[in-house]
Amino acid sequence: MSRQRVLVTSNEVPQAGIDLLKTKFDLTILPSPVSTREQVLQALPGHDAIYLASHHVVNKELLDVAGPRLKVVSTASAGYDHLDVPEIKRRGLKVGNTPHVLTAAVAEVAVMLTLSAARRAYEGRIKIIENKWESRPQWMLGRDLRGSTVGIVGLGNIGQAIVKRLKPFEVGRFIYSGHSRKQAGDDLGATFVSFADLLKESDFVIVATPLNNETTNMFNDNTFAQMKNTAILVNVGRGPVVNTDALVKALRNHTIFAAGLDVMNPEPLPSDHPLLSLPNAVIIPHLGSATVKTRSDMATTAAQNVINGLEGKPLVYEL
Ligand SMILES: O=CC(=O)O
Repeated sequence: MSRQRVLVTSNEVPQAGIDLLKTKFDLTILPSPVSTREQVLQALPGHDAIYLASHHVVNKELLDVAGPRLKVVSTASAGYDHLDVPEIKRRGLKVGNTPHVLTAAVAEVAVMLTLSAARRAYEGRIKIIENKWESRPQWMLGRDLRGSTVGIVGLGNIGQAIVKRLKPFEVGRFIYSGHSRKQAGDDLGATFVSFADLLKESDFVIVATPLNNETTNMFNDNTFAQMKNTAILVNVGRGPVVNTDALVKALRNHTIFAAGLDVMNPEPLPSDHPLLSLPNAVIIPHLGSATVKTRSDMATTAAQNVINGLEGKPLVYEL
């Protein structure tokens, strides 16, 4: 019997993942680091599984093009807002992602952005470059984590990992919002509050929620107006949770103090975007999981999802 065929959408998938897949299947590896949708659609027919190395949208169109042979969709990411999961499952396909293996890396980035935004790291660098270094006592003062109230929007795995990492900074109080109070929150000493109370009470608001209908544009003119004008917003979830125009306004008008962003809308952010002109916005280009080990772990997990799916076993992380 001929071997099953797996389409891999990038030629930069870490070797550990490729090696795993190669032992079992014939691979078609698209010849660019980030393939276009056209390349994917053209190559897909005749494959039993697709390994998504970046956020290709999997919808009816793609599934129709794939045809009946496709059995597994495996995304090398924790987020799956690019997948039409109900449609994939309706067609009887297995679909999996790679949570947990990137939790620590993303939480580390959240800590970095929290501190960088609070202590004006980007603005400080601009001052040096512009030859505006002053040494007066009231110059470039930031905000303390110590004694502060940190609000986590979405206390999932990543939100919990952020709380654990921020604790040694002697944070005064952790609060979180979401659907319901969680045992993990109790275990961490974090208090469940309404979203409105979180906005009102937090010195730091850290977004670690997935993107869905409920969370799209959750931060807008109205929500920024409810935050403290000393507050710092950090987003490591998904860009569209925050309305970008509203954020630009809030930062420019000092409705809030600063922001630290790993994700934003749009991505990639154009180099002339107004967000980049704001000294109180610390921005990195969606690097949450971008460490050598984490990307390798994501690749082996996504590969194992493919293997399990094609061998009729439960996926490691099944959606
Ligand atoms: O954003 C990164 C991921 O969802 O893995």
